[in-house]
Amino acid sequence: MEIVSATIASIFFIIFIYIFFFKDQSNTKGLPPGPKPWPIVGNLLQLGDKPHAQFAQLAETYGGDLFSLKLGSQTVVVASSPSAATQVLKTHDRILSGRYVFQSFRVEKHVNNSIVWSECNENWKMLRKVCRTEVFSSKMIESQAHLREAKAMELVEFLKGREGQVVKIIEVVFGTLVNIFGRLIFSQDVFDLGDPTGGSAEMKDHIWQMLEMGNSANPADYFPFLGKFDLFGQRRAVANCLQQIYEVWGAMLRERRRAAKDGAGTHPHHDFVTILLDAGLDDQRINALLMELFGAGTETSSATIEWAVAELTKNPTIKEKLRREMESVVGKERVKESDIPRLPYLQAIVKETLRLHPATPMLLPRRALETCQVMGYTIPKDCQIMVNAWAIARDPKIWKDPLKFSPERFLDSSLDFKGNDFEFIPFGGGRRICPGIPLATQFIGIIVATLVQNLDWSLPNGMDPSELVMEEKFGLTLQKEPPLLIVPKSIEF
Ligand code: HEM
Repeated sequence: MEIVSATIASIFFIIFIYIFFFKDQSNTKGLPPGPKPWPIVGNLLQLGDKPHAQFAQLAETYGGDLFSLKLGSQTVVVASSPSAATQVLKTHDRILSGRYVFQSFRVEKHVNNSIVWSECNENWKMLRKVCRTEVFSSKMIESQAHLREAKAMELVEFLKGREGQVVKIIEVVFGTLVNIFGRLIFSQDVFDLGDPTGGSAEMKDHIWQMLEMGNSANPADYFPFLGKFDLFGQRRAVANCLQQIYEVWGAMLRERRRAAKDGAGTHPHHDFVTILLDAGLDDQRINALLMELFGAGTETSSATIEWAVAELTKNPTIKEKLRREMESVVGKERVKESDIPRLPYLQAIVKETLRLHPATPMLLPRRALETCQVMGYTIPKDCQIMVNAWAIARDPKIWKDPLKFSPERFLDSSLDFKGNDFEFIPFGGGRRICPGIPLATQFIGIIVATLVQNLDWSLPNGMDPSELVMEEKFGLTLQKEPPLLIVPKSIEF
């Protein structure tokens, strides 16, 4: 009897929840076609750990341009062709420029001062301007080239010291990137490559924690009514972590401000903190911006470098061709960032890596600010929009042999990732295009070139490179399985 009452009560409870929280689920009029959603969960059960690949298949079923689905109570529209991407990122760029802010990151102080998560408001415009004209200006990028070159060489020396041993490449590349950022931002190393307990352990732990929290799923993203309860404490954890990071940086900012006031003159290091202080930004904004540069720049760039190393390991003839290009262009000199414009094959390798393995396969989710019509379909206000850059870059209708790693395809082509060629958009497009492109391309170029010029490597236990199976997971690839393990080998230089 009790079981019957409990079952009836549960049914009523589910119907209640359905009616009150999910009634908009039936409001699919005019939406792009898509798989039929289940009550309450929508299409969530169809979502595995590689949505970009599953979404590519769904796109084929539903006409190739736009399809829609329900993730819990959220309506999501996915653009999967260059023409659909053009509509989202260019034609309707303004109306579709809102961001869907992940529930764990809805920490008011951070979102309001954020480039990544805020709306395209006056504050966002000002921060983007500071990025364009100061932080990522060609003058700034050039003036810091020696730092990146030195850190790339430090990585090589570290790997030479591990000759014959197995190294998990993502760990050392990520550590190198975090240190480059530490130097660019506040003139300090954060990691000690050879000693996991060394470096600024506190800062390192906070950064790891933030990235891990960014990667963990939050049920409230599918059922927003859960958001205000923060059931699993994810938002509180992000807020705590941010607070701790801001305290460390706050002390440094106070010290820099004090030194400037005491007439100690300009800080001896021309780093991002100096620029942001000179630009008159307050501590809140500086903290948020620094956090975003670390967050948005380190994981994406290190994942791309790991993929480039993986592809070069799989394709030794391409690695050899790159080495020969460097020999003929820079000879016995150590490769420098200023050589990159004269190394077209290196540039083509970077582009081909970004084509096959975009670090954010579906860009960052956008949100419709108003209801609008796209390609004859209705996109309702507040609908989430994703652009499947991964699927577009592997579409056999657009690319010859799309799954083949072939840098040659970029050699006689003007195709670029700056947001004008919608078949190749690893950095997104439109007003929210990644502002870090000038820095990211320098990092990736100089690290790949320095590794290839100074080192050789193989896979552990005589494993043949053709056996190397490479899979990407959704979004950020820190936890990529299987991790790429290499055995470094010094070469004559
Ligand atoms: C391989 C490296 C990188 C990739 C693939 C990448 C990719 C992306 C993508 C796809 C977006 C979203 C664009 C859109 O919504 O249309 C984005 C936004 C952003 N990226 Fe990057 N990024 C990389 C490196 C960097 C670096 C090095 C920085 C800074 C140091 C950076 C800072 C940002 C910021 C601040 C945004 C937010 C822009 C906005 O919403 O207005 N990224 N990135």
